[in-house]
Amino acid sequence: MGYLITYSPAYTLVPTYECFNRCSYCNFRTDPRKDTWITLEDAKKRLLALQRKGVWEILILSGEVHPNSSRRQKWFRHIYQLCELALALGFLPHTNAGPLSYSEMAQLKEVNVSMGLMLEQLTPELLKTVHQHAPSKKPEVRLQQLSWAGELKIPFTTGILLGIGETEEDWWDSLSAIAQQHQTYHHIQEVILQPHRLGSKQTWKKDGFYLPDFPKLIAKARDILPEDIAIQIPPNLISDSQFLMTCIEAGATDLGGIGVIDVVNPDYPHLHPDSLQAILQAKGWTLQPRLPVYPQYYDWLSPKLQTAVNNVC
Ligand SMILES: O=c1nc2n(C[C@H](O)[C@H](O)[C@H](O)CO)c3cc(O)ccc3cc-2c(=O)[nH]1
Ligand SMILES: C[C@H]1O[C@@H](n2cnc3c(N)ncnc32)[C@H](O)[C@@H]1O
Ligand code: MET
Ligand code: SF4
Repeated sequence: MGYLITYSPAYTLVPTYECFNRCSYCNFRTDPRKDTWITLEDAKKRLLALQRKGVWEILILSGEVHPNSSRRQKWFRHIYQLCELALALGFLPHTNAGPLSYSEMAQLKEVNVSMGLMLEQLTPELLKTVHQHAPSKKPEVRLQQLSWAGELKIPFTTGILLGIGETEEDWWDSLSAIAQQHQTYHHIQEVILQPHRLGSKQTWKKDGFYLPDFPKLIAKARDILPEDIAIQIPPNLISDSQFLMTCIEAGATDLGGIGVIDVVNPDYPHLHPDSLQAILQAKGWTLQPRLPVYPQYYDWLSPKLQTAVNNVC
């Protein structure tokens, strides 16, 4: 198993950039009603252009409409339809649209091979700072999402955001909380360790995560998290290839979704997988594409989704 590192050839579809939260590190959001939602026709055009290009995962990543808004149902339906469209065109959807109601989550399970939501950090202290205007980021809301995903048997991706004002102790608490969820439901397929890097659109102007701490954090995450959980790091946020190797040697096993642009951090484009492969191969590692659902979870999927998985590989 050593010397293998995986990634998911992915394309990100954004239903809407509008979001009622205002996380101060966000480079993605626009104000509510200030964004025109992507149409199904436009999404179809984009997806048709991606067919037979080696892309398997469609990441549906969205800004959020408030749960009590009269527009919530329309927003949710739109996301559901985008997933259906991606499936119909032969792709495998993975949705991260922020916290969902139990019923919304259960419905999206029908049209997603896996889903995701970052825990961010477990400490409520961040509600006084970067998450002051982001009710979706309440730690108890996020933990409950992890439990619901487990109850519903949804293969799940979560993770922590680093360098947003948390302490070192907070990292271990957050990772332990994720480990505990997995011990109860066995549904966490991967944990993203996401360093915050400064982007050009965010309101918060502090420096991002102190990257020299990353290998130590990865090694300890490997210790805290059960072995069957993959550890994902984003290669575009780690500029130097030597340092990327150090992070991989510290225990990272996956490089996440790789597409042309990273819609969350458009200031940090991805290298082409061929270039990444060349860098890794020179150090004796092999970069291997994977699906957005890990093999140990195939039997959690409905027959329809299992067929979709069988048809791509
Ligand atoms: O599947 C996910 N991909 C996440 N990605 C990956 C990303 O959106 C795309 O998969 C790739 O960049 C390919 O376009 C992030 C990228 C960032 O720069 C910052 C944060 C994230 C967070 C997530 C995430 O929560 N879930
Ligand atoms: C989808 C996920 O993207 C992450 N996210 C949002 N903004 C940024 C940023 N500037 N840098 C890194 N990650 C970010 C959050 O962790 C969110 O949950
Ligand atoms: C750029 S964030 C997209 C997903 C969602 N709004 C969240 O923060 O969890
Ligand atoms: S990070 Fe997600 S929840 Fe926060 S403002 Fe951006 S889109 Fe909204």
